[in-house]
Amino acid sequence: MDIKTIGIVGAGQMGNGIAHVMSLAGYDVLLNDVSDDALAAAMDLMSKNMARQVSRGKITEDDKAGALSRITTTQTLTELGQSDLVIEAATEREAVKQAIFEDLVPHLQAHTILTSNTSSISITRLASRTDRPEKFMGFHFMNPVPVMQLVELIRGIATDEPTYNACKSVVDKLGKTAASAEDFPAFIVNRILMPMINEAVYTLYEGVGSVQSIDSSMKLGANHPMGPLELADFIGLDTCLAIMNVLHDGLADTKYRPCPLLTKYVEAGWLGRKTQRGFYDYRGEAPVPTR
Ligand SMILES: CC(=O)CC(=O)SCCNC(=O)CCNC(=O)[C@H](O)C(C)(C)COP(=O)(O)OP(=O)(O)OC[C@H]1O[C@@H](n2cnc3c(N)ncnc32)[C@H](O)[C@@H]1OP(=O)(O)O
Ligand SMILES: NC(=O)C1=CN([C@@H]2O[C@H](COP(=O)(O)OP(=O)(O)OC[C@H]3O[C@@H](n4cnc5c(N)ncnc54)[C@H](OP(=O)(O)O)[C@@H]3O)[C@@H](O)[C@H]2O)C=CC1
Repeated sequence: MDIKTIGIVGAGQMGNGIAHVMSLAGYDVLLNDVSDDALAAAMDLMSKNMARQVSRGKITEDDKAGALSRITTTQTLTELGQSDLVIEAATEREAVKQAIFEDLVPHLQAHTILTSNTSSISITRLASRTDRPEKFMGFHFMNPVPVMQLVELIRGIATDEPTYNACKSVVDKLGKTAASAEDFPAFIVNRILMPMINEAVYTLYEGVGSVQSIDSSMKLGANHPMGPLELADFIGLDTCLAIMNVLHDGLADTKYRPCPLLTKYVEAGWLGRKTQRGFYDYRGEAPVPTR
């Protein structure tokens, strides 16, 4: 199937990264969000991130101008009905995602493939509420999208081969690498990564180490590019908690229980970088640990 236009729902950190790489690869992009501010901020951030790529010789000024001109923003979800492929990248809450698909489905073309960038939620369950479970799958990018090489592709129980192959060819065109994961809670990357992050929060909660000593230990002792608490702030603590809850509920094993301290940070609205405060406070010149 020839995919030309890609609709993206949600212009947060993932939606903006996905729009960035898709437009640079030559796709026309329709970017939707409920908030006009989020759409404006996403365009601004893409322009800045592409300018940095120009300054480092990764892309040309023409590539940047062409890519930005291929992106149309809209607050009207139904305009995404013209897309050949839709990637939903809204907040990690099942009710939010279900409502988006419910509103969008009546406006789609018969051939449109629907996907979700969900970090953890059942693809089969999301697909079952649409009119096209065979044309539905998980299309899971990693953060930051322009930098990370992997895309997890997750088939729901009903996903057909043409749908999988069409999504795989988009990943190939982006120059990224696809990994196929079965549809079980949090798939591969987050099944492994998120319990590690949650354990780092328990390590903090139990006083085994401070924010700084935990992050330094994993950076210098295990060669991770970011410490687990710094990475949690980067992902978003609301997203981390949502993934742990999906693992806990879906696998019914106490080893996945979210750390109460992670819950408390989310209750405080301290969601990490996106709200300027999480395990670190980002409001000053340099990040300052909050514990
Ligand atoms: C939660 C989920 O569902 C799944 C997930 O995504 S889990 C999260 C997965 N991601 C990770 O684990 C990220 C771990 N961190 C890293 O790999 C690195 O710290 C990092 C790549 C983010 C930054 O690396 P760094 O060496 O410290 O920074 P820096 O040298 O400034 O940047 C490296 C490159 O990334 C780019 N970059 C950094 N942050 C970026 C961002 N937010 N957006 C776009 N580009 C970015 C830089 O421009 C630079 O690009 P070039 O190589 O083209 O010059
Ligand atoms: N953060 C990460 O590292 C990764 C996240 N993901 C997944 O990607 C998805 C998005 O995450 P992320 O970008 O981090 O989250 P963000 O919070 O940065 O962005 C989510 C965006 O979706 C918007 N939104 C909420 N409801 C709707 C709606 N009904 N219609 C359109 N837009 C809506 C939000 O608007 P508002 O703020 O106004 O509510 C916000 O702008 C989640 O499913 C997450 O699990 C996947 C890989 C990595």
